[in-house]
Amino acid sequence: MIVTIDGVAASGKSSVSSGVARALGIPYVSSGLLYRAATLLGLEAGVDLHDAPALLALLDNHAPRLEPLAEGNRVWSGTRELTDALHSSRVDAGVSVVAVLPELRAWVDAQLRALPEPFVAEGRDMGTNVFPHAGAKFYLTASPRIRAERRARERPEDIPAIEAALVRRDAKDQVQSAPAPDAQVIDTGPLTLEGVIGVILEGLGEVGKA
Ligand SMILES: Nc1ncnc2c1ncn2[C@@H]1O[C@H](COP(=O)(O)OP(=O)(O)OP(=O)(O)O)[C@@H](O)[C@H]1O
Ligand SMILES: Nc1ccn([C@@H]2O[C@H](COP(=O)(O)O)[C@@H](O)[C@H]2O)c(=O)n1
Repeated sequence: MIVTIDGVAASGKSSVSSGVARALGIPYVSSGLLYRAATLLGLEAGVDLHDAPALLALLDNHAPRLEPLAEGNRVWSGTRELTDALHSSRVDAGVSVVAVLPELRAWVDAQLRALPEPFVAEGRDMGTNVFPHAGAKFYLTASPRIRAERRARERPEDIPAIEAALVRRDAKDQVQSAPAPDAQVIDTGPLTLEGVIGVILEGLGEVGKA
């Protein structure tokens, strides 16, 4: 069984997926972390982020590996842990450039499709492109201001700057970010984290009964 949780930037995908995965006793996988790892390696190597062959060569050399722990995914390159470096504003600003490259999307998709079921998959196109046959699909939204207020608790920038960066990233990610027609769309704005997890677990109960 695969459950997909897609949504816009900072809509709560990772936190919600972790909670749902823990409740179900299965792993979750964050596809965004793989795009972020490719971006970080490109930035560190001084590679042009539009240059797909150069990025793929870096991925070949550094072989970033996703560790899909339910309490929080981690990413490794050999013995070096990349996880903490993947959520900087520099990576946020560059990742959408990398994510539009078809070669990079194919690389991420291949990593994800090689994983053994069951799992919760979160990202932008999990329910549409990568796992269209998933057993249950969800899509998270919230207003840019609410998302920025939440993110401001984790970042040094102020709320208007965070909001502007989120809106820019949403626009750049728009092509791959449409909800699947069969996804349940959840506005997380009025809900707590536990509330969103509860709505999804309830939705999964309904899927089980169908
Ligand atoms: N319903 C909610 N109520 C309050 N805070 C929330 C809720 N959902 C998520 N958060 C908080 O919002 C922040 C962003 O959540 P999270 O990192 O899970 O989003 P994301 O969609 O995975 O982000 P990104 O797209 O940047 O990877 C976190 O601090 C998280 O704890
Ligand atoms: N399925 C996906 C997942 C992510 N992306 C791109 O990666 C960026 C970071 O993802 P987060 O989930 O950590 O926000 C995101 O902004 C997209 O550019 C994607 O294209 N498809």
